[in-house]
Amino acid sequence: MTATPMIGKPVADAIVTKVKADVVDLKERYGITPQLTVVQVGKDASSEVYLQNKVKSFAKIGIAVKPHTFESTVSAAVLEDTVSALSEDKSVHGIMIGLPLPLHIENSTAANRGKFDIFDRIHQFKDVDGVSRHSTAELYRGQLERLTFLPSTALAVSRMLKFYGVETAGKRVVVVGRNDITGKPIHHMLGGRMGNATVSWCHRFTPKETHDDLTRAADIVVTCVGSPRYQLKADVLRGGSTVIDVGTRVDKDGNLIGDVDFDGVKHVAALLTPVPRGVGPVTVACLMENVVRATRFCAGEDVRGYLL
Ligand SMILES: Nc1nc(=O)c2c([nH]1)NC[C@@H]1CN(c3ccc(C(=O)N[C@@H](CCC(=O)O)C(=O)O)cc3)C=[N+]21
Repeated sequence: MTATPMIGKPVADAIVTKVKADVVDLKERYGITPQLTVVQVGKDASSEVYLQNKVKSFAKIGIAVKPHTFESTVSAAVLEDTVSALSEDKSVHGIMIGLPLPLHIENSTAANRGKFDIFDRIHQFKDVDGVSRHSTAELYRGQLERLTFLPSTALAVSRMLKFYGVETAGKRVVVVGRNDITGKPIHHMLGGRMGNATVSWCHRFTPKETHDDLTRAADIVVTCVGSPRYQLKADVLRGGSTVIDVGTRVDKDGNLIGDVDFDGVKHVAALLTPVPRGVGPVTVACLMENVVRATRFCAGEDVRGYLL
């Protein structure tokens, strides 16, 4: 068997067409140009690729992206104050914090301020990555029709599944990884009322045998790892399954690579996303959609709820 590649472009194009019309409408109706501010701390290769792509592709459709860059030694307190100010600033519609953050901020403890304290300073109507206390609580509740923001990558995964006709209700799903913007929200989305699947959640503490048993039984596997220590191979998959590769990293030669052994898995899976050209471009389109959404909230419109 050779898997059908789940190419992101047609999915992204449909979203971008809608976003373009929205940008024109926002301009006509309120004279507003949507603006996303990206808080970037230090240098991370995959964030760098993402940021550069974003500035270019967003400008093309009339969304401004403003990077706010900090040294990797910056304190959480400084970032909290920065994000609070951006939340108050009427010219900023969306706020995104480039992840991962430096270790001293990622690993927040009871005593040390860290990433969650920063996320919580994002105004609920500007939280385009869906990471604040407000957004995460709504996702946990799982009422699609009330959501203020669904994280762009989770939204992208659901749009890909829909476009390629993959039903999730009643299916066995494995999500690998528990990152705040990928594995964690995707697992809640697919297992909750939005996906109605039975979801197993694997991560660094899952023994290899447990992971392999679960993926061998899965109808759908979503990998969100992005580490050279992890690769999903054909021998742990069920024939005819759907494989979504979210984990993107840049290897030492500067190539963008995913979590999945594409050339092996394509002989086993029925549907498979490539990297690049799979979920990545759809994530970018979904972020644009979320920035437009944030701009509508700022203009006083109540646009809660998502159409998947
Ligand atoms: N707060 C936050 N939110 C993010 O969503 C986020 C982040 N931080 N940090 C970094 C990662 C990385 N990421 C990518 C998304 C799309 C492509 C993408 O569009 N890739 C293209 C190829 C790009 C190229 O080849 O240059 C593709 O897959 O076809 C890449 C990387 C989002 N991230």
